[in-house]
Amino acid sequence: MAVQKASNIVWHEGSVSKKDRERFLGQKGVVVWFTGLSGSGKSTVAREVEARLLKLGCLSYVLDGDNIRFGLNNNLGFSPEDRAENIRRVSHVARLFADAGIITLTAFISPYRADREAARALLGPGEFIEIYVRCSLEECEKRDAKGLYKKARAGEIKEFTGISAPYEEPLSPELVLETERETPQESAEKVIRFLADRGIISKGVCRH
Ligand SMILES: Nc1ncnc2c1ncn2[C@@H]1O[C@H](COP(=O)(O)OS(=O)(=O)O)[C@@H](OP(=O)(O)O)[C@H]1O
Ligand SMILES: Nc1ncnc2c1ncn2[C@@H]1O[C@H](COP(=O)(O)OP(=O)(O)O)[C@@H](O)[C@H]1O
Repeated sequence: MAVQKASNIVWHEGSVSKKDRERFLGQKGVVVWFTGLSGSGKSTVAREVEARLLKLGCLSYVLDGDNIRFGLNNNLGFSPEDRAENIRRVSHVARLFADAGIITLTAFISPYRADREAARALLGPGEFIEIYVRCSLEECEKRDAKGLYKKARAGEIKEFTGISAPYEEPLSPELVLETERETPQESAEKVIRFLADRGIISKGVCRH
């Protein structure tokens, strides 16, 4: 866990608040945190939700594991410590996006409960929505879109989630998607309905 290294730093508040930005956009700034095994469908569903939100006039943005690891987190691997740091950085980025009023969709395996709970603790009540993208290891392995499970079984990838590294299931997620039984469209619809029911998108339609 990174500690505060800099001293003599002062937090500044602007005159425009998160509430002002939310009013401007006609939506709430939240973090929608998708978690699940590799290949469970996190990215697919997050992208589908993003596209649907755009059609409804809502601003959202997807932070995706693979993509973030090319840039901001390109110095991190897959040890428990590196995954914790990956999730710590991403959760702070997600909080900034949510503070900007954006519906922030994150798609990271985030296999450790403690890391996800630390991410939740950064947000206010109702602002962190944990979505368990549930899919059995067998099915993920069958999909193996990137061929990673095959490599992990062959011992070519160490510390692979579900094979040689743990995945701790969420204990009380806000929503569970069953991607073995649902289509990506059905899963995305469940997420949109949840956001509408919670008033995050007002009556399903945003300002723009
Ligand atoms: N060892 C190991 N374990 C798990 N996943 C691996 C590994 N090595 C590479 N990959 C690829 O990296 C993607 C997961 O990155 P994340 O940042 O989401 O992982 S984590 O949250 O820090 O655990 C994951 O992407 P998704 O399939 O989209 O989940 C894989 O493509
Ligand atoms: N209901 C579903 N939801 C999401 N993905 C699904 C579903 N059914 C099948 N798939 C397929 O499973 C794969 C999931 O890959 P991806 O979204 O990259 O997963 P992850 O981001 O969790 O690694 C895709 O090839 C997708 O087409």
